[in-house]
Amino acid sequence: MAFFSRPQSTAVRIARPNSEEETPTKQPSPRKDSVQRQCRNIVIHGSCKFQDKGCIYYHPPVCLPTSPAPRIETPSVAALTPQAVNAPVFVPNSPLAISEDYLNNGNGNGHGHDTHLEGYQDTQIDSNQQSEYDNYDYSVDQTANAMQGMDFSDGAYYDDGQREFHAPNPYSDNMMETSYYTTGPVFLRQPLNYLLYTPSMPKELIRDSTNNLFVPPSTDLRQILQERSETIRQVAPMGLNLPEELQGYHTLVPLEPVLPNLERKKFGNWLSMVYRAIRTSDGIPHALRRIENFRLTHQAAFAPIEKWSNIQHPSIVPVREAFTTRSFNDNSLVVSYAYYPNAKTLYDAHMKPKPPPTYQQTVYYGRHQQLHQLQQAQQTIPERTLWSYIIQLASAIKKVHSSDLAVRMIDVTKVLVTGQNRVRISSCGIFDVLAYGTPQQDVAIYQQEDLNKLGRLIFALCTNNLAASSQANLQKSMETMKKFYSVELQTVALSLIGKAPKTIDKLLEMIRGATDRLEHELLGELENARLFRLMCKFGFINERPEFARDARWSETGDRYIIKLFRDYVFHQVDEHGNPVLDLSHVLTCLNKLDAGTDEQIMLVARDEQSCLVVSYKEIKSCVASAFDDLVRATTTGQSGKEVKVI
Ligand SMILES: Nc1ncnc2c1ncn2[C@@H]1O[C@H](COP(=O)(O)OP(=O)(O)OP(=O)(O)O)[C@@H](O)[C@H]1O
Repeated sequence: MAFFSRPQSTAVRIARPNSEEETPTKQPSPRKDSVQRQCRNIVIHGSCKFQDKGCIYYHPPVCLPTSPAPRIETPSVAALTPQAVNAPVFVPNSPLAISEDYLNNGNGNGHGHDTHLEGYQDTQIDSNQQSEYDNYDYSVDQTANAMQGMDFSDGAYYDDGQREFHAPNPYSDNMMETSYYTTGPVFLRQPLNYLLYTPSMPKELIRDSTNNLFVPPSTDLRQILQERSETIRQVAPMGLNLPEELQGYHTLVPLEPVLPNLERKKFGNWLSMVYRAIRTSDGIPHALRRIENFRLTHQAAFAPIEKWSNIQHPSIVPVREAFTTRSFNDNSLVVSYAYYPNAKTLYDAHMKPKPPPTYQQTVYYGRHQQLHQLQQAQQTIPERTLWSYIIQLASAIKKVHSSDLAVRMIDVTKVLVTGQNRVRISSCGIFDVLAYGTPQQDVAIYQQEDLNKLGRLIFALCTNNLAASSQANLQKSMETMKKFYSVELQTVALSLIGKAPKTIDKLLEMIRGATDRLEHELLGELENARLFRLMCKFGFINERPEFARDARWSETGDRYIIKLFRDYVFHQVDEHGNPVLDLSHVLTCLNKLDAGTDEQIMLVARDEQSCLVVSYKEIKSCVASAFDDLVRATTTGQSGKEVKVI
């Protein structure tokens, strides 16, 4: 309680005058109408010692505040003029700031703070005075803000929490105590001006501007977090007729447009709606999915929810609890989930049709055709992002299947994107409750369906078409996929929608197998550059015409062994004199030469009349000195520059 108690004194207290004092304040303003000059003592000191003792100047009547104590304690009050003390309470002229509803009835529809507002009405606002305040010219400020794209006539920027003198700490256990609902002055909530956070430093000077482990670069992180925080504080528009309190949740805000029933998409066979609501016990926002007109037949239907609430996985939206309620004037089932501010569904993030370009964009892109094409190409999801989604979702499915459950809800409209490429399956568990009491198939069948749905989701994302994997569209979808995506991705998607029985382990094996194969192949090619350099050296030094008459390359010279080694590596013949083309012999010899091992080999002259026994180390030094001679002979070598070939 002490946490939120209001301070005993405030700097300026602007209170509603007592009824007896109202008469003088309603008199015509002396400042405007009186020709008599005002006493300067009043202006400078706030009072005049000679007021009733012969001072000839005008002394305006002083309206004393109900509690004089703060005026004595707080020095700033002494500098205030009586006009300032009598200044009207500021009420913004914005239509949604404080609705008539609030002012007249104290009834804030859909908000959980009506008690608080009733008190507010009684103590702070004299509705008769309000017409006076309407004359405030607020449009100047509004124009300035609208120019920055921040027209805060939007009711979303007025927050009940802001009407408190002290913002409640949502994490405190005490937040439901009465101080939370006590009245306080009106505060106008300003939208955050994100322009203030525009990075001033060029990108290249920022040390880490890439996403790291799903965390956006620090330059963007601040804005993302600010936006999330602001989203959490937005309140529902008036007139939605939402319950004020719902089984321990309050301040409900719909997370999707409220449409007439006929225009709404169904969740299975039911109409559903997602709300954000604050849980009273901890003050944390939660996502509530409500299934309308659902009658629970047995309490046992909630058993799967308990199982689901034990599943912890980074790609599954945690399930908290489920309950039924009549607060919406029907029988509703509500399942509570963790809430992720500003989460989008995969459909909204990637597939939702973009609004047509504005006139300015059309003119601009008309001039910059290439840029337009680039933008179109960017609309296809990069394969890298898709793999990231597939791996996260596969790992989530693995977790669910290993708990003997099935997800049953893998769809582009039910998978949330909650950050940079972070996906989470939402709405888990709800189907298990809805299906209670109806004939159910074996869980293995639903698990197969999960994989099938994952395949359909991949097709939909790759082709930007929800029905991409239907029989009628499959051929066309495959063609589109071939254009933009690798064979591996196509194989995974096809195998998932195929009829052959599959398991999540098989899918993970496929994904992991692809990585293993890539690594293996890379390993095989890793040394290519080294051997290629060696081959180049041989190519440069062997059989050069200018060496033909050089004694060092003749049979008695020290370079002769290079010739013989070349024959040993490449010109091997079998006992019948047939050529031997053995790549592994070549690779072994070249690797040993490159390493300069002490192993000795016997090199035989072409006429088989003589032989030499030499180590790879000796051969290596011969090759190196022959190549050095060549380098020195080049113009680049002579100019002292480094030769870059090797
Ligand atoms: N746990 C959550 N945290 C934050 N936002 C959520 C959460 N669950 C759902 N939402 C949001 O609620 C909105 C409505 O969710 P819903 O699952 O109904 O999606 P939808 O796109 O409206 O699907 P449908 O078209 O099937 O109704 C979506 O914008 C989604 O981002």
